[in-house]
Amino acid sequence: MAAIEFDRVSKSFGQARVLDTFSLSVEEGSLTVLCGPPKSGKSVLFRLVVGLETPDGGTIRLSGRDITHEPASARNIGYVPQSFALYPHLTVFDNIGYPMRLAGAPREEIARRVDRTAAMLSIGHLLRKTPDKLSGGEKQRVAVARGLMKDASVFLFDDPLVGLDYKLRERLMDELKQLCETLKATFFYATSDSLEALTMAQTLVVVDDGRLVERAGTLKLYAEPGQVRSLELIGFPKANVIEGICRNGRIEAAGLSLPAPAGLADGPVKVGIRPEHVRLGRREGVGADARVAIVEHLGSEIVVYLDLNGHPVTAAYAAGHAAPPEIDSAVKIDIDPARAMIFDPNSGALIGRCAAGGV
Ligand SMILES: Nc1ncnc2c1ncn2[C@@H]1O[C@H](COP(=O)(O)OP(=O)(O)OP(=O)(O)O)[C@@H](O)[C@H]1O
Repeated sequence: MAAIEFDRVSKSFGQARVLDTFSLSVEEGSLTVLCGPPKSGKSVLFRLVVGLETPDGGTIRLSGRDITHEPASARNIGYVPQSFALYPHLTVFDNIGYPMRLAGAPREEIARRVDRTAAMLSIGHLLRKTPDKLSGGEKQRVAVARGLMKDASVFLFDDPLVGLDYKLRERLMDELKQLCETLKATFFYATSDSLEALTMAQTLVVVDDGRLVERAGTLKLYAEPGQVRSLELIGFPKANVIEGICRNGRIEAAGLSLPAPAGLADGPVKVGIRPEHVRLGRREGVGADARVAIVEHLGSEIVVYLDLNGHPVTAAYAAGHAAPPEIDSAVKIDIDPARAMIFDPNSGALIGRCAAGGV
């Protein structure tokens, strides 16, 4: 059974429609990550689940129970909001234990749970401190711990690691993944950072402008997105999407010429290529002419931003394999047709790959 179900949920604020007939099932016991650009409706979706907002239409179910109009207090969901506030006058212990104290739990029970949760998040040594003595990362852990204090089977995390440096985020991501397994709970996690989404998720849900774009297993969604918008939103550096045209079995796009997927009718298409699949000047005379605009050295990876006949194209490859090209130099780029994905320009749906037979 689905832990959380959105069935054609809509929500507007004044004239602005923030969620539009949004339907999604979040599997019980899964770590599902909702990823979308800022203002795509992620926080509103979470606020609807915990009961801080009411939808204008549609139904929300928790383990099959219709909770659409149930009061927030009856829902029993663990929640770490995006902008959390710790009580400055309370110790870390009292901040974490606050939801249980509010629910009238006995002191010993609170102490047992706070100690256990603090140990899980490696903040046991901070329990007597007040928030003003904590670093940003420590405060975030305390907020996560407080969200975990509910005796719930569903936990929502709204961008809980935003603003932290990458090392700390990596560590907390690992800890949260482990916690999801330990607690055997459903974790529904929102982020606008696609690397964080790829690192965390078992199931990835892409949302854009209040609409569900795609829901799929993480590896599948990266390797074979069903929608061009998923390709654009998931992955770093950002994937290349070039307008092209199919004519007589070939696709021409910004000077590239690729064999069309079998049976594709003539007409406009979108060509999607991940940066790691753009080959840079490997074979003499093969490929399209491009000019190097920017070269970024990211340690283990080199990212080259190119101008391909007026179209921006990004290439990424492992450092150490070849000397990076000079800025403003002319290079040849070519694409393995089996790596190029062809999308319908109107629906955005994947049509197939450029090798014979399609996907
Ligand atoms: N209470 C409200 N009143 C009016 N507009 C709102 C309200 N809450 C959210 N919105 C609007 O709804 C849209 C979606 O906001 P939401 O906070 O859900 O986005 P988000 O995807 O969580 O973004 P971010 O990644 O920046 O947190 C935004 O345009 C926001 O301004």
